[in-house]
Amino acid sequence: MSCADILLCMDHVGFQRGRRGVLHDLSFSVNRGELVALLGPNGAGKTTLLRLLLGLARPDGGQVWLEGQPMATWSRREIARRIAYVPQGHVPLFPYSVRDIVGMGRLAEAPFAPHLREADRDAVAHALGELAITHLADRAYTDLSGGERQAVLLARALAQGAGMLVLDEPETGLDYGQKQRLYALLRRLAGQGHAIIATTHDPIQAACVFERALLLRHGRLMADGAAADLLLDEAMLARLYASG
Ligand SMILES: Nc1ncnc2c1ncn2[C@@H]1O[C@H](COP(=O)(O)OP(=O)(O)OP(=O)(O)O)[C@@H](O)[C@H]1O
Repeated sequence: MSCADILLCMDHVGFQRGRRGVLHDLSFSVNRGELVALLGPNGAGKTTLLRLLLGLARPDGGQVWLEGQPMATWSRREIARRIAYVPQGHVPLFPYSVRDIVGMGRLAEAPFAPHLREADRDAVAHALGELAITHLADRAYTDLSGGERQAVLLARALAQGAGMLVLDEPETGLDYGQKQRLYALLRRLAGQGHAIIATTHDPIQAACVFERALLLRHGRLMADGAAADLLLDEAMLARLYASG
Protein backbone atom coordinates (compact mmCIF):
# COMPACT_ATOMS: atom_id res chain seq x y z
CA MET A 1 0.00 0.00 0.00
CA SER A 2 1.33 3.48 -0.84
CA CYS A 3 0.71 6.17 1.77
CA ALA A 4 2.19 8.99 -0.29
CA ASP A 5 -0.96 10.91 -1.33
CA ILE A 6 -3.20 9.97 1.56
CA LEU A 7 -4.23 12.16 4.50
CA LEU A 8 -3.75 9.53 7.19
CA CYS A 9 -2.45 6.04 6.67
CA MET A 10 -1.51 3.03 8.79
CA ASP A 11 0.87 0.61 7.13
CA HIS A 12 1.25 -2.80 8.84
CA VAL A 13 1.13 -1.21 12.30
CA GLY A 14 1.66 -3.24 15.43
CA PHE A 15 1.63 -2.08 19.06
CA GLN A 16 2.59 -3.83 22.30
CA ARG A 17 1.95 -3.15 25.96
CA GLY A 18 4.84 -4.81 27.73
CA ARG A 19 5.09 -8.20 26.06
CA ARG A 20 1.41 -8.31 25.13
CA GLY A 21 0.42 -7.45 21.56
CA VAL A 22 -2.50 -4.96 21.53
CA LEU A 23 -2.63 -4.15 17.79
CA HIS A 24 -1.49 -6.48 15.01
CA ASP A 25 -0.57 -5.70 11.41
CA LEU A 26 -3.14 -2.91 10.86
CA SER A 27 -3.29 -1.35 7.42
CA PHE A 28 -5.89 1.19 6.33
CA SER A 29 -6.12 4.80 5.24
CA VAL A 30 -8.49 7.72 5.73
CA ASN A 31 -8.93 10.47 3.20
CA ARG A 32 -10.53 13.91 3.11
CA GLY A 33 -14.32 13.84 3.22
CA GLU A 34 -14.53 10.37 4.76
CA LEU A 35 -16.79 9.68 7.75
CA VAL A 36 -15.49 6.52 9.40
CA ALA A 37 -16.80 4.61 12.42
CA LEU A 38 -14.47 2.40 14.43
CA LEU A 39 -16.21 -0.41 16.27
CA GLY A 40 -15.17 -3.41 18.32
CA PRO A 41 -15.71 -5.01 21.71
CA ASN A 42 -14.33 -3.53 24.92
CA GLY A 43 -10.57 -3.89 24.99
CA ALA A 44 -10.30 -4.51 21.21
CA GLY A 45 -7.75 -1.69 20.92
CA LYS A 46 -9.86 1.21 19.57
CA THR A 47 -8.50 3.92 21.88
CA THR A 48 -4.96 2.62 21.38
CA LEU A 49 -5.45 2.85 17.62
CA LEU A 50 -6.66 6.46 17.95
CA ARG A 51 -3.60 7.32 20.07
CA LEU A 52 -1.37 6.02 17.28
CA LEU A 53 -3.30 8.05 14.70
CA LEU A 54 -2.74 11.15 16.83
CA GLY A 55 0.97 10.53 17.28
CA LEU A 56 0.44 10.13 21.06
CA ALA A 57 1.89 6.62 20.89
CA ARG A 58 4.49 5.15 18.53
CA PRO A 59 4.01 1.84 16.74
CA ASP A 60 6.29 -1.08 17.57
CA GLY A 61 6.11 -2.20 13.97
CA GLY A 62 5.01 -0.61 10.70
CA GLN A 63 4.42 3.10 10.22
CA VAL A 64 1.73 5.76 10.66
CA TRP A 65 1.75 8.44 7.94
CA LEU A 66 0.20 11.91 8.01
CA GLU A 67 -0.01 13.77 4.68
CA GLY A 68 2.56 11.39 3.21
CA GLN A 69 5.15 11.96 5.98
CA PRO A 70 5.91 9.56 8.87
CA MET A 71 3.97 10.70 11.95
CA ALA A 72 7.18 10.81 14.01
CA THR A 73 8.51 13.66 11.82
CA TRP A 74 5.64 16.03 12.70
CA SER A 75 5.79 18.27 15.80
CA ARG A 76 2.91 18.20 18.28
CA ARG A 77 1.82 21.65 17.13
CA GLU A 78 1.86 20.67 13.47
CA ILE A 79 -0.26 17.62 14.30
CA ALA A 80 -2.69 19.75 16.34
CA ARG A 81 -3.20 22.08 13.38
CA ARG A 82 -4.25 19.09 11.31
CA ILE A 83 -6.02 16.75 13.75
CA ALA A 84 -8.45 17.65 16.54
CA TYR A 85 -9.11 15.06 19.24
CA VAL A 86 -12.11 14.61 21.51
CA PRO A 87 -11.06 12.12 24.20
CA GLN A 88 -13.26 9.92 26.37
CA GLY A 89 -14.09 10.97 29.92
CA HIS A 90 -12.20 14.25 30.18
CA VAL A 91 -11.72 15.29 33.84
CA PRO A 92 -11.51 19.06 34.29
CA LEU A 93 -8.97 20.45 36.78
CA PHE A 94 -9.91 24.14 36.93
CA PRO A 95 -13.22 26.01 36.61
CA TYR A 96 -12.48 27.65 33.26
CA SER A 97 -15.48 29.12 31.48
CA VAL A 98 -16.90 27.24 28.53
CA ARG A 99 -15.77 30.08 26.25
CA ASP A 100 -12.19 29.71 27.56
CA ILE A 101 -12.20 25.93 27.09
CA VAL A 102 -13.44 26.27 23.51
CA GLY A 103 -10.90 29.08 22.98
CA MET A 104 -8.12 26.64 23.93
CA GLY A 105 -8.84 24.97 20.61
CA ARG A 106 -7.26 28.05 18.99
CA LEU A 107 -3.88 27.55 20.71
CA ALA A 108 -2.53 25.43 17.87
CA GLU A 109 -3.02 28.45 15.60
CA ALA A 110 -1.66 31.13 17.94
CA PRO A 111 0.18 29.49 20.86
CA PHE A 112 1.90 32.66 22.09
CA ALA A 113 -0.90 35.17 21.54
CA PRO A 114 -1.77 36.87 24.87
CA HIS A 115 -5.44 37.16 23.90
CA LEU A 116 -7.71 35.57 21.36
CA ARG A 117 -7.72 37.56 18.13
CA GLU A 118 -10.93 38.51 16.38
CA ALA A 119 -10.70 35.51 14.02
CA ASP A 120 -10.26 33.25 17.08
CA ARG A 121 -13.29 34.77 18.83
CA ASP A 122 -15.32 34.27 15.66
CA ALA A 123 -14.22 30.61 15.47
CA VAL A 124 -15.23 30.11 19.12
CA ALA A 125 -18.64 31.74 18.58
CA HIS A 126 -19.19 29.65 15.46
CA ALA A 127 -18.28 26.41 17.25
CA LEU A 128 -20.56 27.21 20.22
CA GLY A 129 -23.38 27.91 17.76
CA GLU A 130 -22.80 24.68 15.81
CA LEU A 131 -23.14 22.65 19.02
CA ALA A 132 -26.12 24.79 20.19
CA ILE A 133 -24.37 25.67 23.47
CA THR A 134 -23.95 29.43 23.11
CA HIS A 135 -26.09 29.82 26.27
CA LEU A 136 -23.39 27.94 28.25
CA ALA A 137 -20.53 30.24 27.15
CA ASP A 138 -20.03 31.97 30.53
CA ARG A 139 -20.71 28.95 32.73
CA ALA A 140 -17.83 27.18 34.51
CA TYR A 141 -16.90 23.97 32.70
CA THR A 142 -16.59 22.15 36.04
CA ASP A 143 -20.27 22.91 36.83
CA LEU A 144 -21.65 21.29 33.68
CA SER A 145 -23.29 17.90 33.25
CA GLY A 146 -21.35 15.11 31.53
CA GLY A 147 -23.28 15.57 28.29
CA GLU A 148 -22.82 19.36 28.34
CA ARG A 149 -19.07 18.86 28.85
CA GLN A 150 -18.96 16.50 25.91
CA ALA A 151 -20.62 19.13 23.72
CA VAL A 152 -18.03 21.70 24.91
CA LEU A 153 -15.16 19.37 23.97
CA LEU A 154 -16.69 18.89 20.54
CA ALA A 155 -16.95 22.66 20.15
CA ARG A 156 -13.28 23.00 21.17
CA ALA A 157 -12.30 20.46 18.50
CA LEU A 158 -14.34 22.33 15.92
CA ALA A 159 -12.82 25.70 16.90
CA GLN A 160 -9.37 24.19 16.36
CA GLY A 161 -10.11 24.32 12.63
CA ALA A 162 -8.25 21.07 11.88
CA GLY A 163 -9.09 19.14 8.72
CA MET A 164 -9.37 15.88 10.59
CA LEU A 165 -11.43 15.04 13.68
CA VAL A 166 -10.72 12.02 15.86
CA LEU A 167 -13.50 11.31 18.33
CA ASP A 168 -13.54 8.67 21.07
CA GLU A 169 -17.17 7.68 21.77
CA PRO A 170 -18.42 11.23 21.08
CA GLU A 171 -22.09 10.48 21.76
CA THR A 172 -21.43 9.37 25.36
CA GLY A 173 -23.72 11.31 27.70
CA LEU A 174 -25.44 13.32 24.98
CA ASP A 175 -29.23 13.50 25.02
CA TYR A 176 -31.25 12.61 21.93
CA GLY A 177 -31.31 16.16 20.54
CA GLN A 178 -27.58 16.69 21.07
CA LYS A 179 -26.84 13.32 19.44
CA GLN A 180 -28.86 14.22 16.36
CA ARG A 181 -27.08 17.61 16.17
CA LEU A 182 -23.73 15.83 16.54
CA TYR A 183 -24.49 13.40 13.71
CA ALA A 184 -25.76 16.19 11.46
CA LEU A 185 -22.61 18.20 12.25
CA LEU A 186 -20.31 15.25 11.46
CA ARG A 187 -22.05 14.68 8.13
CA ARG A 188 -21.86 18.40 7.31
CA LEU A 189 -18.15 18.54 8.16
CA ALA A 190 -17.42 15.45 6.06
CA GLY A 191 -19.37 17.06 3.21
CA GLN A 192 -17.09 20.10 3.55
CA GLY A 193 -14.04 17.85 3.18
CA HIS A 194 -13.12 17.03 6.80
CA ALA A 195 -11.91 13.50 7.51
CA ILE A 196 -13.63 12.09 10.59
CA ILE A 197 -12.97 8.90 12.52
CA ALA A 198 -15.04 8.11 15.60
CA THR A 199 -15.33 5.13 17.89
CA THR A 200 -18.82 4.04 18.86
CA HIS A 201 -20.57 1.16 20.60
CA ASP A 202 -23.82 1.58 18.66
CA PRO A 203 -23.64 -0.28 15.32
CA ILE A 204 -27.26 0.38 14.33
CA GLN A 205 -26.95 4.13 14.82
CA ALA A 206 -23.53 4.10 13.14
CA ALA A 207 -24.99 2.34 10.09
CA CYS A 208 -27.33 5.33 9.63
CA VAL A 209 -24.73 8.06 10.23
CA PHE A 210 -21.35 6.83 8.97
CA GLU A 211 -20.35 5.91 5.43
CA ARG A 212 -17.54 3.53 6.28
CA ALA A 213 -16.82 1.21 9.20
CA LEU A 214 -13.65 -0.36 10.52
CA LEU A 215 -14.24 -3.43 12.69
CA LEU A 216 -11.55 -4.24 15.20
CA ARG A 217 -11.39 -7.47 17.21
CA HIS A 218 -8.50 -8.57 19.43
CA GLY A 219 -6.39 -5.81 17.87
CA ARG A 220 -6.89 -7.03 14.29
CA LEU A 221 -8.88 -5.42 11.51
CA MET A 222 -11.76 -7.81 10.89
CA ALA A 223 -13.47 -5.76 8.18
CA ASP A 224 -13.25 -2.38 6.44
CA GLY A 225 -16.17 -1.43 4.23
CA ALA A 226 -19.48 0.33 3.77
CA ALA A 227 -21.04 0.95 7.21
CA ALA A 228 -24.57 0.01 6.11
CA ASP A 229 -23.34 -3.33 4.73
CA LEU A 230 -21.19 -4.32 7.70
CA LEU A 231 -23.24 -2.97 10.59
CA LEU A 232 -26.66 -4.24 9.54
CA ASP A 233 -25.26 -7.74 8.98
CA GLU A 234 -26.23 -9.73 12.08
CA ALA A 235 -23.76 -12.55 11.41
CA MET A 236 -20.96 -9.97 11.12
CA LEU A 237 -21.96 -8.31 14.41
CA ALA A 238 -22.22 -11.71 16.13
CA ARG A 239 -18.64 -12.49 15.05
CA LEU A 240 -17.39 -9.05 16.03
CA TYR A 241 -18.90 -9.11 19.52
CA ALA A 242 -18.59 -12.85 20.26
CA SER A 243 -17.30 -13.46 23.81
CA GLY A 244 -13.79 -14.82 24.26
N1 LIG B 1 -2.22 1.92 30.23
C1 LIG B 1 -2.36 0.62 29.89
N2 LIG B 1 -1.53 -0.32 30.38
C2 LIG B 1 -1.65 -1.63 30.03
N3 LIG B 1 -2.62 -2.09 29.20
C3 LIG B 1 -3.46 -1.19 28.70
C4 LIG B 1 -3.41 0.20 29.00
N4 LIG B 1 -4.40 0.85 28.33
C5 LIG B 1 -5.05 -0.11 27.64
N5 LIG B 1 -4.50 -1.31 27.87
C6 LIG B 1 -4.94 -2.59 27.29
O1 LIG B 1 -4.86 -2.51 25.87
C7 LIG B 1 -5.98 -3.17 25.29
C8 LIG B 1 -6.72 -2.22 24.37
O2 LIG B 1 -7.27 -1.16 25.16
P1 LIG B 1 -8.09 0.02 24.49
O3 LIG B 1 -8.39 1.03 25.57
O4 LIG B 1 -7.37 0.48 23.29
O5 LIG B 1 -9.42 -0.75 24.08
P2 LIG B 1 -10.82 -0.16 23.55
O6 LIG B 1 -11.18 -0.97 22.36
O7 LIG B 1 -10.72 1.31 23.38
O8 LIG B 1 -11.79 -0.53 24.75
P3 LIG B 1 -13.16 0.16 25.27
O9 LIG B 1 -14.21 -0.14 24.25
O10 LIG B 1 -13.41 -0.60 26.55
O11 LIG B 1 -12.91 1.62 25.50
C9 LIG B 1 -6.84 -3.69 26.43
O12 LIG B 1 -6.53 -5.06 26.64
C10 LIG B 1 -6.39 -2.87 27.61
O13 LIG B 1 -6.52 -3.61 28.81
